[in-house]
Amino acid sequence: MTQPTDPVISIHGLKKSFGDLHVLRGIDLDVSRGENVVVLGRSGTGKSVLIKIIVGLLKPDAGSVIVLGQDVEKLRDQELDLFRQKVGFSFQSSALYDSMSIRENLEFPLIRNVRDLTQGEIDRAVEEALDDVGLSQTINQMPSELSGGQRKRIGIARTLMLKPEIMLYDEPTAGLDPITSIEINNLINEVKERFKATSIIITHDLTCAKSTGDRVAMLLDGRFERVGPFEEVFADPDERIQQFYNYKFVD
Ligand SMILES: Nc1ncnc2c1ncn2[C@@H]1O[C@H](COP(=O)(O)OP(=O)(O)OP(=O)(O)O)[C@@H](O)[C@H]1O
Repeated sequence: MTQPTDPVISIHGLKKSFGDLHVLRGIDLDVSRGENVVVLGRSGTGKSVLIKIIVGLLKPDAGSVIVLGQDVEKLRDQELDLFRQKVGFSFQSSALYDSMSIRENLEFPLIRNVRDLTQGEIDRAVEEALDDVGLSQTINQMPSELSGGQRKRIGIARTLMLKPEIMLYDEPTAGLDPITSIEINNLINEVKERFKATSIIITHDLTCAKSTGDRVAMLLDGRFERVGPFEEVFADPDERIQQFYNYKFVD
């Protein structure tokens, strides 16, 4: 297999267990600059654990995780803070602050992380971010007044406020109807084009995987058993992969 050029995320021999539960058993993955890689896997296979290790929220038991040229495990305090500004994490729950307006939610990462900005600069950044996700009209609303899809978009806009080099999306379409899901998939692709961001997208939504992934990485039994373009991975006759692809409705 050809190696991706200029990897911004480079993971090798990564292992993580919780007691007797061996979740990640030897993960290898290189993600190139500007690439969207989708991590697919059934519930409980360790997708969120992997993302948490990439941002330094969990420590691996073995292996190396090099992100933007830095060994994540060795980052401390201020280095870790700076690193996390470059790596945006879009949570499954959107993670908006319910007591803050949309404007305040978007201002928050800037006020917390960037010094010496004028109110005018902050206002412009908020307006631009809302425009990016097509929700300018919600600026003075509260999160509870928005739909699930709108909250997801605002969550993504908030992550984009710090112009991260890497975006990590945890189940971006979970709980959304198919049409709203397509809008979120389009937004993920726009973020790639406009911000030249490198992204990892965790999902079990095959439509999301197909439309946003330059490559998909199939997590099976703690390893990436197949990594490649969507069609290539799902052309594999392996029963576990076909089972994932051909899941049936149960009535
Ligand atoms: N801090 C922790 N302590 C103990 N076990 C954990 C911890 N974090 C995760 N696990 C376990 O690791 C396994 C993988 O969890 P993870 O959340 O990564 O799954 P997932 O693939 O993201 O699932 P889903 O698609 O349902 O979100 C689960 O069995 C979970 O219970």
